[in-house]
Amino acid sequence: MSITKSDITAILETITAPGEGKSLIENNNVTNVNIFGDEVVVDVQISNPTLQAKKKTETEIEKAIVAQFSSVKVKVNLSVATKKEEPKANPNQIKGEKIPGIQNIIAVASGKGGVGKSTVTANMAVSLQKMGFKVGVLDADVYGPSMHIMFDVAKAKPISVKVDGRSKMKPIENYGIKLLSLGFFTNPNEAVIWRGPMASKALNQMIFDADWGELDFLLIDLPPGTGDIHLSIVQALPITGAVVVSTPQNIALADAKKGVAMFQQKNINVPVLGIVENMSYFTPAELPENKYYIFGQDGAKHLAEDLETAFLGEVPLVQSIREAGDFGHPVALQDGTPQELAFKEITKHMAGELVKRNTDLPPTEAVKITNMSGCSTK
Ligand SMILES: Nc1ncnc2c1ncn2[C@@H]1O[C@H](COP(=O)(O)OP(=O)(O)OP(=O)(O)O)[C@@H](O)[C@H]1O
Repeated sequence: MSITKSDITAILETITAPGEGKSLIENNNVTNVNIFGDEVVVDVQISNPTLQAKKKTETEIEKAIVAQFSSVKVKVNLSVATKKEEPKANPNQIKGEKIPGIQNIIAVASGKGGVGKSTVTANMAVSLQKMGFKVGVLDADVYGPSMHIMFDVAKAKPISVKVDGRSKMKPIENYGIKLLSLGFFTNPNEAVIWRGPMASKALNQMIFDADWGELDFLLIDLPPGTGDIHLSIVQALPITGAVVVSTPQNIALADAKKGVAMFQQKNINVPVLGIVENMSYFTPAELPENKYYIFGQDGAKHLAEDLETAFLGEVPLVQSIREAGDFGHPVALQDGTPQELAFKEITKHMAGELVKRNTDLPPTEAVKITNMSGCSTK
């Protein structure tokens, strides 16, 4: 039997927060709930520091969950708040400094490296551009920026322009998409180690001191993993939503879970728009009907169900996707191909999720994507 977060929340609603006279949910004691297969992890913060209160809360949570779902393992991460915590923020909140002219910032992340996060970012950007949106891409992959290669502008150097009397960095443009990448500022033959503060400073400049102009979407290609650099980016920016990319392989899915959990943490609280499964199956060009599930089948789909987030779609493992990336001409530029269609469907689905997420936002922050016909909002 599959358990959902709503099941767990309903159970936690029946448990009283120590000394508060309200339920753990009503009193905002529960900071996160995650379900990993048969393991339920509940993060809870209480204000009563006594050992007795801590033990009682832990035991009550475990007992109540196991009473309804006898086969699950329950882990309670309990902490004591030094002062009364603020109520849980609205998951649709806009954080960080608003960037004038930029309507939506989408972070593309993956737990594991090499799963195709940059490929998905580049092709999603192309699909959005083809749908008529103004799109920018920021390559924030401090470990190995590749977007400048994928957009065939590896040798370009951004110039400085004056905007309202201030010097700003002008993004490089190709295929109608504006791009800034850490790759523009490093020598391809040198290994550059972008340490946390240095990388944050460079990224801050590329975001706030750049002449992005009017954009409907700024896609940020994050580095793989869930480290400090991610925290500083996602906390400093008003990120509208995040997309997590994974292959169907267990080892990648485990890391993707961490990626989703990172965005859902209370101090980050960025809505996850959904999960994209890349390299879902291999199809040889000469046998297009044949599908070989090299990395397993439907893993990311099941993960999305478990984490109660949208499954945005799948991308097959196809030689032409790799070639197009290496060649600097993203595959979504090739009209009418199955690959173009796959990325278009994923992008439409992502935009649909974005519309849903933005429903509660104030008008100035809301997405201007009303002109997109056929966009999936189911
Ligand atoms: N669906 C696919 N079919 C074939 N090749 C793919 C596919 N997706 C990605 N690749 C190739 O796999 C390699 C890794 O992809 P990519 O650089 O997009 O991954 P990444 O997750 O961004 O990696 P990193 O961790 O280095 O940031 C690239 O050579 C890319 O062309």
